[in-house]
Amino acid sequence: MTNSAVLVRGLRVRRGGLEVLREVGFEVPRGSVTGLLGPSGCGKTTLMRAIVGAQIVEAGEVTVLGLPAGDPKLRDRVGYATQNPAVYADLTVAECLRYFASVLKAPASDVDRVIADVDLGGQKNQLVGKLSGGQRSRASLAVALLGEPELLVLDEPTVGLDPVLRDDLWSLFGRLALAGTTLLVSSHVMDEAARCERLLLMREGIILADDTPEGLRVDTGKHDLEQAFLHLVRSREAA
Ligand SMILES: Nc1ncnc2c1ncn2[C@@H]1O[C@H](COP(=O)(O)OP(=O)(O)OP(=O)(O)O)[C@@H](O)[C@H]1O
Repeated sequence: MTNSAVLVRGLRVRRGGLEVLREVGFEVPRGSVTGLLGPSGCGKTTLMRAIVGAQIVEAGEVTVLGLPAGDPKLRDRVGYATQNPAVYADLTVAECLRYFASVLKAPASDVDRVIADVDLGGQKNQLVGKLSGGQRSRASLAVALLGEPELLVLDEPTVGLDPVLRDDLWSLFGRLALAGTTLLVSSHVMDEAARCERLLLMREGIILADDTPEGLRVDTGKHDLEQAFLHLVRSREAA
């Protein structure tokens, strides 16, 4: 049995006639925070969709917690927060979370826990439709945390948040990983890379690097992770 929460081999995906993922392969170790970083349009969302079983794939293998991606047994073991918050505008934050907790058969006590986790206590009784963009995406993140899933797949959860909230969320991700949860978190902001235990650097449908931040610094001779990423891109272009 593998110790990986996610195992991807030879994954190829086409969207709109374009090859969006090209022979992608990597593993995500259990109980870690792995960052999926790369520029807009490089294929991060497509890869996450393949992991949660929401993407038609052309070829390859995606195994999640020992089962094929999308297996019904994974439904309450994997939490997914998309970039477009999937929450109901005409419910309050608490009503919305109570609704999803009942659908997911998560304990009712989870509602207050996840509201505190994403720091929305002050907006608990506010209509979702009246939240700011950043608050709405945190409400969506709270839904993904219900039921304490073993794997969390979070698509750009910190977009639009101020530095303090971003820092709080990264601390939360670290605490969840320490407690045994596996997190795959996408971002196109390279300064978030240093908060991850492992990094998958992606560009144009290819994984350019699969390493720890330290390993990447040593390999490229660049301390700054953005510079390390640029170094990898240029070395590949020159090859
Ligand atoms: N519904 C779609 N139909 C056709 N092509 C699509 C569709 N969605 C995305 N694509 C294409 O797939 C490629 C990868 O998109 P994807 O959303 O996976 O990138 P991303 O790295 O998540 O970008 P971003 O950081 O901007 O969210 C892009 O070239 C995009 O144009």
